[in-house]
Amino acid sequence: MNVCAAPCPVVFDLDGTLIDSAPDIHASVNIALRDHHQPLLTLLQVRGFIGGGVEVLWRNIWNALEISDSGLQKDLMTAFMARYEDATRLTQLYPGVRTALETLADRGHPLGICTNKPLTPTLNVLAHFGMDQVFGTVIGGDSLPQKKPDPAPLLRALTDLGSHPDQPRGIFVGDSEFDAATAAAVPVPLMLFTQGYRHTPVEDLPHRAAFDDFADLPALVEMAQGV
Ligand SMILES: O=C(O)COP(=O)(O)O
Ligand SMILES: [Mg+2]
Repeated sequence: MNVCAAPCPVVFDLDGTLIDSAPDIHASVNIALRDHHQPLLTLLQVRGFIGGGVEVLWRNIWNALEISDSGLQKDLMTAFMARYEDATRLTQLYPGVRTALETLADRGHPLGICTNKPLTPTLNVLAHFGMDQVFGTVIGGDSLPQKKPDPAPLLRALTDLGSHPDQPRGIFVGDSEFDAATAAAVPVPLMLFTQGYRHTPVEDLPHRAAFDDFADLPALVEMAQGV
């Protein structure tokens, strides 16, 4: 699979990979729950529900709190989205992200985002960090009918960055089970960031390389593309 002659596209997951957004997602969830007189959740609980997008997040919350009233479910999600769309105050870039992206861009790698986070909060958080010009393509969880782990969003990101649709070339950088399954389905190599929201031990997820410090990523990318 996948050796690029030119600097190959590098596509990034967002939540738990470039940004630690769990505190903002947690706060947005709890504001919605509190406003609807429901029990609140811990950061650790909410963190464990992130990765599959907003619908998966809320399905997990409804299960955890045994909420089966569909009217209440809808109201909770609407209240959540109202705060989540612009929720950046508690979110941080992981250390070394900015420098790693600059290094990869300077080396000529086209860069993209493939996230299950909806597009509006994705674009807002990228703008918040002054990173709206860094990525050649941004695919959100609602950009296509399919979400990760379906390969379609990552394939779209790669082709937007110049990869041929019949012969996907590039590298995916992500933190979760969803990302590992997506990379394997395309297939492209996965660089697994180990400080995100994964549940599964690193050794049980298919990946080309794992890293816990973004300072190591540029060298791993060069190794993976055989340069
Ligand atoms: O918002 C989510 O649930 C997941 O987002 P991610 O795909 O960027 O990890
Ligand atoms: Mg993620």
